Amino acid sequence: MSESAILKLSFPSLKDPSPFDPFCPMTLLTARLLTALQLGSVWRSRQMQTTMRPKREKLKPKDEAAYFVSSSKDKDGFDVQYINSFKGRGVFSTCHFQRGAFLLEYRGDVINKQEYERRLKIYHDALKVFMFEFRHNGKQLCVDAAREDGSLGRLVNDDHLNPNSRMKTITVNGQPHLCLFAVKDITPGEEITYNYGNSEWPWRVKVSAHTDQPETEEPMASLSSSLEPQKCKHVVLHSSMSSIEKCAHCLGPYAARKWSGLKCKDKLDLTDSDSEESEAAICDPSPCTKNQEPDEFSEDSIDGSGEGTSQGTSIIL
Ligand SMILES: C[S@@+](CC[C@H](N)C(=O)[O-])C[C@H]1O[C@@H](n2cnc3c(N)ncnc32)[C@H](O)[C@@H]1O
Repeated sequence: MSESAILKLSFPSLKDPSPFDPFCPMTLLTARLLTALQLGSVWRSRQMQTTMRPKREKLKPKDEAAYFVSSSKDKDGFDVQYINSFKGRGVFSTCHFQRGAFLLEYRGDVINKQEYERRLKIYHDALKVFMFEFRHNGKQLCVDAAREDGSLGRLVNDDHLNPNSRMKTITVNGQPHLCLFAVKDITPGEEITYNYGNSEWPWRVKVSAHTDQPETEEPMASLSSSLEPQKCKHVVLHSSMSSIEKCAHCLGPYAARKWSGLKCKDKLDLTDSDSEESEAAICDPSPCTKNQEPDEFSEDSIDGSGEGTSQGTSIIL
Protein backbone atom coordinates (compact mmCIF):
# COMPACT_ATOMS: atom_id res chain seq x y z
CA MET A 1 0.00 0.00 0.00
CA SER A 2 1.32 3.39 -0.97
CA GLU A 3 2.19 5.97 1.67
CA SER A 4 -0.56 8.28 0.46
CA ALA A 5 -3.09 5.46 0.69
CA ILE A 6 -2.06 4.82 4.31
CA LEU A 7 -2.39 8.51 5.09
CA LYS A 8 -5.78 8.55 3.40
CA LEU A 9 -6.94 5.64 5.58
CA SER A 10 -5.78 7.26 8.80
CA PHE A 11 -6.96 10.74 7.92
CA PRO A 12 -9.91 10.55 5.60
CA SER A 13 -9.95 13.33 3.13
CA LEU A 14 -12.00 16.40 3.95
CA LYS A 15 -13.07 16.42 0.35
CA ASP A 16 -14.63 13.04 0.68
CA PRO A 17 -16.28 12.81 4.04
CA SER A 18 -18.69 10.10 4.87
CA PRO A 19 -21.65 11.63 6.68
CA PHE A 20 -22.17 8.42 8.64
CA ASP A 21 -18.59 7.84 9.64
CA PRO A 22 -18.36 8.70 13.34
CA PHE A 23 -14.64 9.25 12.97
CA CYS A 24 -15.06 11.64 10.13
CA PRO A 25 -13.59 15.01 11.17
CA MET A 26 -16.59 16.82 9.69
CA THR A 27 -18.98 14.67 11.69
CA LEU A 28 -16.99 15.35 14.86
CA LEU A 29 -16.84 19.04 14.05
CA THR A 30 -20.57 19.18 13.36
CA ALA A 31 -21.31 17.30 16.59
CA ARG A 32 -19.14 19.72 18.55
CA LEU A 33 -20.78 22.67 16.90
CA LEU A 34 -24.21 21.27 17.63
CA THR A 35 -23.31 20.64 21.27
CA ALA A 36 -21.94 24.16 21.56
CA LEU A 37 -25.09 25.56 20.01
CA GLN A 38 -27.25 23.47 22.32
CA LEU A 39 -25.25 24.55 25.35
CA GLY A 40 -25.49 28.11 24.13
CA SER A 41 -29.23 27.92 23.81
CA VAL A 42 -29.56 26.29 27.25
CA TRP A 43 -27.39 29.07 28.69
CA ARG A 44 -29.42 31.70 26.82
CA SER A 45 -32.73 30.24 27.99
CA ARG A 46 -31.39 30.17 31.58
CA GLN A 47 -30.35 33.77 31.14
CA MET A 48 -33.79 34.59 29.79
CA GLN A 49 -35.38 32.84 32.75
CA THR A 50 -33.39 34.89 35.21
CA THR A 51 -33.44 38.20 33.43
CA MET A 52 -36.87 37.96 31.84
CA ARG A 53 -38.57 36.32 34.85
CA PRO A 54 -41.54 38.52 35.59
CA LYS A 55 -40.56 40.67 38.55
CA ARG A 56 -42.65 40.26 41.69
CA GLU A 57 -44.51 43.54 41.82
CA LYS A 58 -43.69 45.57 44.92
CA LEU A 59 -46.97 46.23 46.65
CA LYS A 60 -47.90 49.78 47.47
CA PRO A 61 -47.92 50.42 51.24
CA LYS A 62 -51.69 50.65 51.35
CA ASP A 63 -52.12 47.40 49.40
CA GLU A 64 -49.57 45.69 51.59
CA ALA A 65 -51.48 46.90 54.65
CA ALA A 66 -54.70 45.51 53.16
CA TYR A 67 -52.97 42.18 52.55
CA PHE A 68 -51.81 41.86 56.17
CA VAL A 69 -55.17 43.08 57.48
CA SER A 70 -56.96 40.40 55.43
CA SER A 71 -54.60 37.65 56.51
CA SER A 72 -54.64 38.74 60.18
CA LYS A 73 -50.87 38.34 60.23
CA ASP A 74 -48.10 40.68 61.26
CA LYS A 75 -45.42 41.57 58.79
CA ASP A 76 -41.93 40.15 59.39
CA GLY A 77 -39.19 42.48 60.55
CA PHE A 78 -40.22 43.20 64.12
CA ASP A 79 -39.68 41.76 67.54
CA VAL A 80 -41.00 42.50 70.99
CA GLN A 81 -38.59 43.45 73.75
CA TYR A 82 -39.16 44.15 77.38
CA ILE A 83 -37.77 47.65 77.93
CA ASN A 84 -38.26 48.31 81.65
CA SER A 85 -40.94 48.23 84.30
CA PHE A 86 -41.87 51.79 83.47
CA LYS A 87 -42.45 51.40 79.77
CA GLY A 88 -43.12 47.69 79.64
CA ARG A 89 -42.71 46.03 76.30
CA GLY A 90 -41.99 47.72 73.01
CA VAL A 91 -41.80 46.75 69.35
CA PHE A 92 -38.43 46.97 67.60
CA SER A 93 -37.48 46.69 63.95
CA THR A 94 -35.17 43.90 62.86
CA CYS A 95 -34.68 45.26 59.33
CA HIS A 96 -34.80 48.44 57.29
CA PHE A 97 -38.10 50.08 56.48
CA GLN A 98 -38.41 52.94 54.07
CA ARG A 99 -40.35 56.07 54.86
CA GLY A 100 -43.95 55.48 53.90
CA ALA A 101 -43.78 51.70 54.36
CA PHE A 102 -46.62 49.86 56.00
CA LEU A 103 -45.49 48.53 59.37
CA LEU A 104 -48.20 46.97 61.54
CA GLU A 105 -51.92 46.89 62.11
CA TYR A 106 -53.31 47.97 65.47
CA ARG A 107 -55.41 44.81 65.51
CA GLY A 108 -58.40 44.26 67.73
CA ASP A 109 -62.18 44.24 67.77
CA VAL A 110 -63.70 47.12 65.83
CA ILE A 111 -66.64 48.16 67.99
CA ASN A 112 -69.20 50.93 67.92
CA LYS A 113 -69.76 53.62 70.54
CA GLN A 114 -72.35 51.63 72.52
CA GLU A 115 -70.14 48.56 72.77
CA TYR A 116 -67.16 50.75 73.57
CA GLU A 117 -69.05 52.34 76.46
CA ARG A 118 -70.24 48.97 77.71
CA ARG A 119 -66.71 47.58 77.75
CA LEU A 120 -65.35 50.73 79.31
CA LYS A 121 -67.60 50.16 82.30
CA ILE A 122 -66.49 46.61 82.89
CA TYR A 123 -62.82 46.87 81.95
CA HIS A 124 -60.04 47.21 84.44
CA ASP A 125 -57.84 50.24 83.85
CA ALA A 126 -55.08 47.95 82.64
CA LEU A 127 -57.28 46.99 79.70
CA LYS A 128 -58.67 50.43 78.94
CA VAL A 129 -55.28 51.62 77.68
CA PHE A 130 -55.69 49.29 74.74
CA MET A 131 -58.95 50.87 73.57
CA PHE A 132 -58.29 53.12 70.61
CA GLU A 133 -61.24 55.35 69.90
CA PHE A 134 -61.51 57.03 66.53
CA ARG A 135 -63.97 58.54 64.11
CA HIS A 136 -64.61 57.06 60.71
CA ASN A 137 -67.21 58.24 58.17
CA GLY A 138 -68.85 60.31 60.87
CA LYS A 139 -69.16 57.37 63.28
CA GLN A 140 -67.42 57.03 66.59
CA LEU A 141 -65.68 53.67 66.62
CA CYS A 142 -63.08 51.92 68.71
CA VAL A 143 -60.46 49.27 68.11
CA ASP A 144 -60.36 47.28 71.29
CA ALA A 145 -56.97 45.56 71.45
CA ALA A 146 -57.25 44.57 75.12
CA ARG A 147 -56.99 40.88 74.35
CA GLU A 148 -53.43 39.54 74.30
CA ASP A 149 -53.64 38.01 70.83
CA GLY A 150 -49.92 38.00 70.08
CA SER A 151 -50.24 40.86 67.59
CA LEU A 152 -47.59 43.55 67.68
CA GLY A 153 -49.41 46.76 66.81
CA ARG A 154 -51.02 46.92 70.25
CA LEU A 155 -47.57 46.96 71.87
CA VAL A 156 -46.20 50.01 70.06
CA ASN A 157 -45.34 52.75 72.53
CA ASP A 158 -45.88 56.49 72.43
CA ASP A 159 -43.38 59.11 71.30
CA HIS A 160 -44.80 62.56 70.70
CA LEU A 161 -41.43 64.22 70.07
CA ASN A 162 -39.79 62.04 67.49
CA PRO A 163 -42.11 59.25 66.38
CA ASN A 164 -41.09 57.09 63.44
CA SER A 165 -44.58 55.98 62.47
CA ARG A 166 -48.09 57.27 62.23
CA MET A 167 -51.49 55.66 62.65
CA LYS A 168 -53.82 55.79 59.68
CA THR A 169 -57.13 54.23 58.82
CA ILE A 170 -57.54 52.05 55.78
CA THR A 171 -60.75 50.41 54.67
CA VAL A 172 -60.68 46.71 53.85
CA ASN A 173 -63.90 44.97 52.79
CA GLY A 174 -65.85 47.96 54.01
CA GLN A 175 -64.32 47.80 57.50
CA PRO A 176 -61.97 50.46 58.86
CA HIS A 177 -58.63 49.27 60.23
CA LEU A 178 -55.90 51.16 62.04
CA CYS A 179 -52.44 50.74 60.56
CA LEU A 180 -49.03 52.16 61.30
CA PHE A 181 -46.92 53.56 58.46
CA ALA A 182 -43.29 54.70 58.71
CA VAL A 183 -42.86 58.46 58.65
CA LYS A 184 -39.10 58.18 58.23
CA ASP A 185 -36.56 55.56 57.23
CA ILE A 186 -36.25 53.04 60.03
CA THR A 187 -33.06 51.09 60.71
CA PRO A 188 -32.75 47.69 62.43
CA GLY A 189 -32.93 47.90 66.21
CA GLU A 190 -35.08 51.05 66.34
CA GLU A 191 -38.12 51.08 68.56
CA ILE A 192 -41.32 51.65 66.61
CA THR A 193 -43.28 54.55 68.06
CA TYR A 194 -46.13 56.86 67.17
CA ASN A 195 -47.65 59.94 68.70
CA TYR A 196 -50.56 58.97 70.95
CA GLY A 197 -51.80 62.57 70.75
CA ASN A 198 -51.67 65.74 72.70
CA SER A 199 -53.08 64.56 76.01
CA GLU A 200 -51.15 64.78 79.22
CA TRP A 201 -49.92 61.26 79.13
CA PRO A 202 -48.33 60.44 82.45
CA TRP A 203 -45.11 59.04 81.02
CA ARG A 204 -44.39 62.38 79.38
CA VAL A 205 -43.80 63.77 82.83
CA LYS A 206 -40.34 63.35 84.31
CA VAL A 207 -40.63 62.02 87.84
CA SER A 208 -37.23 62.02 89.48
CA ALA A 209 -38.34 60.19 92.62
CA HIS A 210 -39.48 57.13 90.72
CA THR A 211 -37.03 54.26 90.76
CA ASP A 212 -37.59 53.53 87.08
CA GLN A 213 -36.86 56.80 85.32
CA PRO A 214 -38.95 57.68 82.32
CA GLU A 215 -36.73 58.11 79.32
CA THR A 216 -38.35 61.27 78.00
CA GLU A 217 -36.48 64.50 77.38
CA GLU A 218 -39.34 66.88 77.97
CA PRO A 219 -39.18 69.34 80.85
CA MET A 220 -40.57 68.43 84.24
CA ALA A 221 -44.27 69.16 84.37
CA SER A 222 -45.60 71.04 87.34
CA LEU A 223 -47.22 68.66 89.75
CA SER A 224 -49.65 69.65 92.43
CA SER A 225 -48.58 68.90 96.00
CA SER A 226 -51.08 66.03 96.14
CA LEU A 227 -49.15 64.41 93.32
CA GLU A 228 -45.78 64.41 95.05
CA PRO A 229 -43.95 61.28 93.94
CA GLN A 230 -42.60 60.47 97.40
CA LYS A 231 -46.15 59.94 98.65
CA CYS A 232 -46.44 56.77 96.63
CA LYS A 233 -45.80 53.77 98.83
CA HIS A 234 -46.68 51.17 96.28
CA VAL A 235 -44.38 48.41 95.26
CA VAL A 236 -44.52 47.62 91.61
CA LEU A 237 -45.10 44.09 90.49
CA HIS A 238 -44.83 43.15 86.85
CA SER A 239 -47.98 41.82 85.35
CA SER A 240 -47.70 38.84 83.08
CA MET A 241 -50.68 40.18 81.16
CA SER A 242 -49.11 43.44 80.04
CA SER A 243 -46.60 46.05 81.08
CA ILE A 244 -49.12 47.66 83.35
CA GLU A 245 -47.55 47.26 86.75
CA LYS A 246 -49.62 46.16 89.69
CA CYS A 247 -49.70 47.38 93.22
CA ALA A 248 -48.09 44.92 95.58
CA HIS A 249 -50.65 45.71 98.28
CA CYS A 250 -53.90 45.27 96.44
CA LEU A 251 -52.67 43.67 93.18
CA GLY A 252 -54.70 46.27 91.29
CA PRO A 253 -53.09 48.23 88.48
CA TYR A 254 -51.86 51.74 88.88
CA ALA A 255 -54.09 54.32 87.32
CA ALA A 256 -53.20 56.76 84.60
CA ARG A 257 -50.96 58.93 86.70
CA LYS A 258 -49.04 56.23 88.44
CA TRP A 259 -45.75 57.85 87.50
CA SER A 260 -46.78 61.03 89.21
CA GLY A 261 -46.84 59.15 92.45
CA LEU A 262 -50.56 58.59 92.68
CA LYS A 263 -52.04 55.51 94.22
CA CYS A 264 -53.78 52.77 92.37
CA LYS A 265 -57.53 53.09 92.21
CA ASP A 266 -58.29 49.98 94.18
CA LYS A 267 -59.96 50.81 97.51
CA LEU A 268 -58.19 47.88 99.15
CA ASP A 269 -55.09 49.94 99.08
CA LEU A 270 -56.38 52.86 101.09
CA THR A 271 -54.20 52.08 104.04
CA ASP A 272 -52.52 55.45 104.19
CA SER A 273 -53.40 59.11 103.97
CA ASP A 274 -54.18 59.57 100.29
CA SER A 275 -56.90 62.15 99.85
CA GLU A 276 -60.14 61.72 97.96
CA GLU A 277 -58.91 64.58 95.76
CA SER A 278 -56.12 62.45 94.38
CA GLU A 279 -58.51 59.59 93.86
CA ALA A 280 -60.82 61.82 91.86
CA ALA A 281 -57.94 63.05 89.77
CA ILE A 282 -57.07 59.49 88.89
CA CYS A 283 -60.60 58.66 87.85
CA ASP A 284 -60.96 61.67 85.58
CA PRO A 285 -60.11 60.33 82.14
CA SER A 286 -60.13 63.63 80.29
CA PRO A 287 -56.42 64.50 80.56
CA CYS A 288 -55.61 61.12 79.10
CA THR A 289 -57.92 61.28 76.12
CA LYS A 290 -56.05 61.05 72.90
CA ASN A 291 -56.80 63.87 70.50
CA GLN A 292 -54.71 62.64 67.66
CA GLU A 293 -56.55 61.09 64.79
CA PRO A 294 -55.52 58.44 62.31
CA ASP A 295 -56.35 60.10 59.01
CA GLU A 296 -57.53 58.08 56.07
CA PHE A 297 -54.49 56.69 54.28
CA SER A 298 -53.07 58.67 51.40
CA GLU A 299 -49.59 58.21 49.93
CA ASP A 300 -48.63 61.85 50.33
CA SER A 301 -49.81 62.28 53.89
CA ILE A 302 -46.98 60.43 55.58
CA ASP A 303 -45.59 62.64 58.26
CA GLY A 304 -45.06 62.28 61.96
CA SER A 305 -46.79 65.37 63.17
CA GLY A 306 -50.13 63.89 64.15
CA GLU A 307 -51.60 67.25 63.21
CA GLY A 308 -53.87 68.63 60.56
CA THR A 309 -56.71 66.23 61.21
CA SER A 310 -60.32 66.95 61.85
CA GLN A 311 -61.60 63.92 63.71
CA GLY A 312 -60.74 62.90 67.25
CA THR A 313 -58.97 59.67 68.09
CA SER A 314 -58.52 58.51 71.60
CA ILE A 315 -56.94 55.90 73.74
CA ILE A 316 -58.71 56.32 77.01
CA LEU A 317 -57.03 55.46 80.26
C1 LIG B 1 -50.89 50.34 74.10
S1 LIG B 1 -49.86 49.96 75.45
C2 LIG B 1 -48.26 49.77 74.72
C3 LIG B 1 -47.59 48.48 75.13
C4 LIG B 1 -47.12 48.44 76.54
N1 LIG B 1 -45.79 49.03 76.68
C5 LIG B 1 -47.10 47.01 77.06
O1 LIG B 1 -46.04 46.51 77.45
O2 LIG B 1 -48.15 46.39 77.08
C6 LIG B 1 -49.80 51.54 76.22
C7 LIG B 1 -49.08 51.54 77.52
O3 LIG B 1 -47.67 51.45 77.32
C8 LIG B 1 -46.97 52.30 78.19
N2 LIG B 1 -46.29 53.33 77.39
C9 LIG B 1 -46.53 53.68 76.12
N3 LIG B 1 -45.68 54.61 75.69
C10 LIG B 1 -44.87 54.89 76.73
C11 LIG B 1 -43.79 55.80 76.91
N4 LIG B 1 -43.35 56.59 75.95
N5 LIG B 1 -43.18 55.79 78.10
C12 LIG B 1 -43.60 54.99 79.09
N6 LIG B 1 -44.63 54.12 78.99
C13 LIG B 1 -45.26 54.07 77.81
C14 LIG B 1 -48.01 52.88 79.12
O4 LIG B 1 -48.11 52.00 80.22
C15 LIG B 1 -49.28 52.79 78.32
O5 LIG B 1 -50.41 52.72 79.14
